[in-house]
Amino acid sequence: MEEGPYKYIREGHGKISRVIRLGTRKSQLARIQTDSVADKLKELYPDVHLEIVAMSTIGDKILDQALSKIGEKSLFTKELENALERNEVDIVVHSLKDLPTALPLGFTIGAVLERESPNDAVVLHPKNAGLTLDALPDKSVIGTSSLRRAAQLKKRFPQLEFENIRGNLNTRLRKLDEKDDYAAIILAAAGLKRMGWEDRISQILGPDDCMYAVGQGALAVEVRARDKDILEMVSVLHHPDTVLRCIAERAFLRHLEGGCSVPVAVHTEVKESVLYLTGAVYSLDGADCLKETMQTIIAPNSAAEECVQDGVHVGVTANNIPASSKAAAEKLGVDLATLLLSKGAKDILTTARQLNDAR
Ligand SMILES: NCc1[nH]cc(CCC(=O)O)c1CC(=O)O
Repeated sequence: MEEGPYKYIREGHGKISRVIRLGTRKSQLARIQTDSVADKLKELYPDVHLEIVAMSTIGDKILDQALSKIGEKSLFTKELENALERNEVDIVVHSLKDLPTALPLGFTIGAVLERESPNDAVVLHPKNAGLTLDALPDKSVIGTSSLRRAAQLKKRFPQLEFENIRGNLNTRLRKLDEKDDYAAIILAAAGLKRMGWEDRISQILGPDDCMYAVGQGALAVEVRARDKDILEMVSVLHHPDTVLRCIAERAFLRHLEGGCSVPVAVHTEVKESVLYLTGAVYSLDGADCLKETMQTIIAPNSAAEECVQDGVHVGVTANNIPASSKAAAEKLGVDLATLLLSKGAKDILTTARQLNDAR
């Protein structure tokens, strides 16, 4: 990568400072998420000059197809990475869920922030206010384009029907409210909360109803791998438990060779120095399911050491998370994927992929 057009400002007294630029998609959720990271950085480093640069990505432009059909998981991330590569931005904030499990060479996740609720939520058409999925009339249509959500919910609620719904959160909520096409839609609780729409959540889906997507509810900060200053700066944002859970989840998906176009779901927990990972793969109708749980011991929660000297932040890297714990989390994900593969996960995923492509 070349040294490119970093941005600098003159601060008076001849002092010249680099402006740290945060790249974001233009959707309201992406902006809210990026603003929240900028606010945290501003609080930790009051003297740093931050600027937010918004751009639209291919994923935002193709609105008429289900994401599982377009395939590519990097749809939402590629253009932002191009901007990182050209040094036009220094930091990109993503929903971790949207980040491929293997990043292109030269990029790295500098921080994973404390996870919001990872669960999915039911948002009802206003005419159904007060109901739950159980209580909706037979053949009610539920909007979701996620193969993972549809597979699990079809199994659990066979009396309901499922149809695609696309667009960003604003669009989907508008499609729900303004038309009569859907009785309810399923969305990530985290996104709804960040948008300030928590009051639209009528039901949170627990693990027996619908396990969540790898990385759901967590924000990731992507940076250039060689940019040590920025890496150190953002690493204070790391949340140890979230990091370990997401390392395990992403290792699981990577080893399954999943991606966003397959029905794979997870559930993780950290309790008393033990990390638990439940992972599952489903056929498109949810009838075939492989689901297992494994666990590993991790080091006691070493709450982020405040690396402050004389009131100045001297930086922390992810060293507040023991390397042995990160390795154990990674191994847990790989081991669980290996177990599911030995039971036939590959066949289920291959068939699901083929059927979905043929639809
Ligand atoms: N697929 C798009 C997407 N990516 C991240 C979120 C929600 C926020 C998060 O999971 O962190 C959403 C919307 C949704 O799935 O309802």
